[in-house]
This record gives sequence, C-alpha cells and structure tokens, in this order.
Amino acid sequence: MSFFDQIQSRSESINSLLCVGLDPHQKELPADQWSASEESRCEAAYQFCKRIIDATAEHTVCYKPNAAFFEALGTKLGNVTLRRVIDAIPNDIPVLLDVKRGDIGSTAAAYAEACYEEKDGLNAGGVTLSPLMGWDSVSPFITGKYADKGAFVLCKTSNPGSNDILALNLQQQTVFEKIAGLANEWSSSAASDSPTSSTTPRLGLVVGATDPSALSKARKAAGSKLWILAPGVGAQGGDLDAACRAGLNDEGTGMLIPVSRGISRATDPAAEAMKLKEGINAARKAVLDERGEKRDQPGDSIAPYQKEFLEFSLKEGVLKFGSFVLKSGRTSPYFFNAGLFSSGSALHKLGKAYAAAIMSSKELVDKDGKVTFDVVFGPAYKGISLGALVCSALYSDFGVETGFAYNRKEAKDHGEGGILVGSSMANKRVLVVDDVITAGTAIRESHTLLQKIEATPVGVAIALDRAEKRSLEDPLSAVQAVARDLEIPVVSIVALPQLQEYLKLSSEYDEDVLKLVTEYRSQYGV
Ligand SMILES: O=c1ccn([C@@H]2O[C@H](COP(=O)(O)O)[C@@H](O)[C@H]2O)c(=O)[nH]1
Repeated sequence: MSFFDQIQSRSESINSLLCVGLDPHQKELPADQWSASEESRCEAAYQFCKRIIDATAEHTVCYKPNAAFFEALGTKLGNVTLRRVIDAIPNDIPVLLDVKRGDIGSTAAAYAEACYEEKDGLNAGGVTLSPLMGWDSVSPFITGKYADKGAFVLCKTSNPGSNDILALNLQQQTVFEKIAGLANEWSSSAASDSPTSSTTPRLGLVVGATDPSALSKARKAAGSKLWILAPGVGAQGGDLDAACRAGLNDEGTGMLIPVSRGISRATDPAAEAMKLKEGINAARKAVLDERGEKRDQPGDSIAPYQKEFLEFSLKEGVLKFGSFVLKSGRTSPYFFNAGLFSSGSALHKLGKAYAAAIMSSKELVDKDGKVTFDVVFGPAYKGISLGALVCSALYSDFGVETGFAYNRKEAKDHGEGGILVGSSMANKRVLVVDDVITAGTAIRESHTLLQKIEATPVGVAIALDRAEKRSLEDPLSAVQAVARDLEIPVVSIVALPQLQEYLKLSSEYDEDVLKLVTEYRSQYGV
C-alpha cells in the first residue's frame, strides 16, 4: 500500500486525524543524562520517544519524528537512535520523517535513499520536503523505486516568518497558493507515470494551523484530494476549530494535525492524545454539520467558489446591476456578458470556477469521486475557449484528466479537414461547456452533432443560469427545458438564487439592488 493509502486507511480505521510528533527536545530530557555522554543522551531520547509511542499508538494516524532532534544528539549515534525509534513504531502505523529536504535531483536521490532504505537507511514511509527547488528536487522522493512513498511539501509553514516569503503575492496568487497548485499537478503527473496508474496522491502540503485563512486558500488551490499536514496546535497556539473549518476537505478529512510538545509535555500523554483526537473529531463534526446545514438550504446557499465568481464577474464588468431590457422584453435588474472576461487573471479564475462547479455537482461526479465524462467539448465560438479553460482547470485543481475537443463553424477542406478538432469523441461521454443558455438552440445543435458522431452527451456546464420562466405560461426555464428535452443535467457556476444571496451578504450594494433582484426573482424566477 502506498504511503497516502496507508494514511487514509489508518485514519478511517481508528477514526482519527491526529499525528503524534516525536521531538526529543534537549529540555525534555534529564539534564544529567544529556550532559553525561552521547550514549546516555541517545538512550534518554529513545526512552522519551518510546514512552510517547506506547502511550499514543491507538490514537495516532502516523508518527512524525523530526530528524533535527536526533541529529543534535551527536554524530555517532544520532541517526542510529532515530532508526531505533522508527523501529519501535508498530508496523501498522506509518512513519512520516520530518526532514524538510530540498536539493538538486542527484543529491535529492541520495537524501531519498537515506530516508527510505530499509536496510541501511531510516525506513521512513514519507517525508517532508521544501518545494522551492522545484519538481526535480521533489521527484526522487515519490517516483521510480519510491513510487509507493509520499511527501508533504512545505506550503505555508506555521511559524511567523512564513509570511516573509511564502505569503508574498505573485501576479494572481500568493507563493503558497502557487505551491499548493503545483503540488497537485506534480502529484498527478507522478501518479500518471506509474505503471499501476493509481490515482492516490503522492504529495501533501504542510500548512500551519496557525493561519486558517492560508489553510482555506491552500485547500482551494490544491483541490480536495491532497492531504494537508497542519502543525501549530498546542505549543504554537493554533486554533483547532478554525483550522478544521478552513482545511478539511468535503468529506471532513484530508488533514492531519501533528502535535509534539502538546503531548510530550502533558503529564499523561495517553490521555492528552485521546483528548486531542476527540477534540479534532468534534471539530470535524461541527464543520460537517455546518456545511450540511448550508447545503440543505434549497438552492440559495452560496459556496466560496460561487462568491468568488460573482465578485470577479462584478469587478471585470461581466456582471452589472442596473436596468437592462432583454430580448424577451423583460427589464432585468442585472446583466451578464461572459464575452467581457478578457484578461488572463479573469480567464484563469473563470476556468477554476467552472471546474469547482463541476466537481461539486452530484450529476457530473459519481459516488467514487470520478467525473462522468471523458471529453470536454467547447462549441464554436465562445465555447471553444471556455472548454479549454475548464479542461485545464479540472486537471490543475482536481487532477482530473479529460480530453478536449471543439468544432469549427465552417468545415475546412485542407489540412486536417472536417469540423471537429481535438480529442476523438466517438463512443466517449462528453460534457458540453458554454457561457449561458438563452433559448437553448446552441446546446441542442451541439447535442445533435455529438449524437451524429456517436458520442454520448452526458451534461452541460454553463457559467450563469438566469433561472427564470421562459414565459408566464411556460413555468420552465431555458435550462430546465434543455435538461428535460435532452435528458442530461445542466450545471451552472451560479444561478439567480446565488446572485440574490450574494447581495444579501454583501455590504457593497445599495439595498435597492437586492430589492429589485428579489422582486425580479419572485416575478419571473423558476
Ligand atoms: O510549518 C511547520 C512545519 C513543521 N513543523 C514541525 O512540527 C513540529 C511541531 O511541534 P509542536 O511541538 O507541536 O509545536 C515540530 O517538529 C516542527 O519542526 C512545524 O511546527 N511547523
């Protein structure tokens, strides 16, 4: 079983997200033993760790010895003691060696041997790494003969100094968000190279429990599959509830809370570990209940990605409030023009919002978390760029690999010819991506085209669903009519209820705007 599979399976079987740290600080060892000799220092450190292991084994998902404290014991026996400690850990408990390595590929390969080799190395199952030297410094730890190992890369560490570099702003995101996104990409590409083609992640992130806002951004940037190691609860003062709210994935897991001094300095480490495990589980339950309640508010609640989408749509002028006469003759208090998404940052965010909507939908993701389509199809013209953005964001944010195809409006009679370009769609399940559905004509045309080439259309993703009746005599919206006639789900990033909800929560708009949108919804909404 791979490292992260072991973490997952042990976490489930003992119902815990606790990771016990093994840090034999000099201060915690008897002073006379420390000063007597390297041998006695090492024996004291070993006994210190063994006592914690014996007291906490039933509560911890894994153990995290920090190499620094063992190196500090002495050059003769420091590493030997670390290996003795690792050997004292029961076989069914994974060992995460906190070494924070990072070096050029050939040196990283030597570090990996030292950390992982069973005979002459430390026999760890996973490690912590610095990602700042890039993919070639990380890959030796998780590919080739170490494909079953795993690594947590430093993303936004728990110390105050983590703001000096990791929180700096790049063009569209912070350094740590960039790291989170890269870790997701690296993890997927490492997994796709493997002969077993397992989709289990190979990488996780270290994001301090001391910064819940960073935790939430890192979770968003990394997607829901990567495990986050969130140190800082206990001696560093991190807020457990806030950290869980920000970092847990949709299933209320995907996060390990490592605690070292908070356990080793307790008078009863066993009781403290149990208390921590239960405290973490109570926080998980509260978060899931909170999220469940939100989900239960039919149609109106607004997810973070939806709020963000509305915010940047307003900023870009794509979404406007005012008085707009529509083709239908109705006067609408808002107007949405996706053609105005015209900057790199807006397009990047747009793709991410579509991907988040698709991955949050019950209709396009099966119960095992797999998408129900093989190819993303962008119909000409607007759908072409949208489809490409969606396909790319599904991969970068969720590690979901699909094909991409689009059509030309005019068949080409030279070169590759024909009207379809990109991934083959025959006998494949296809998701159609477009901006909005007005009358539904374009989507119906795409549907006919796909059926002609023996592709199976399985859904449509759009940016905004106006969710309004087509006419007062026809109670269905254009989206509902498409879904009914074509018998496929239509998923949107947002619909009219979220727009209304956004206005309720936002302090930026005049109350009149909310009033007009509310009136419009009650008059025309489905
Ligand atoms: O961002 C980070 C990365 C690693 N650590 C390590 O975790 C433990 C925390 O010890 P506590 O006693 O629970 O505070 C320690 O080994 C650190 O080196 C971290 O704290 N923050």
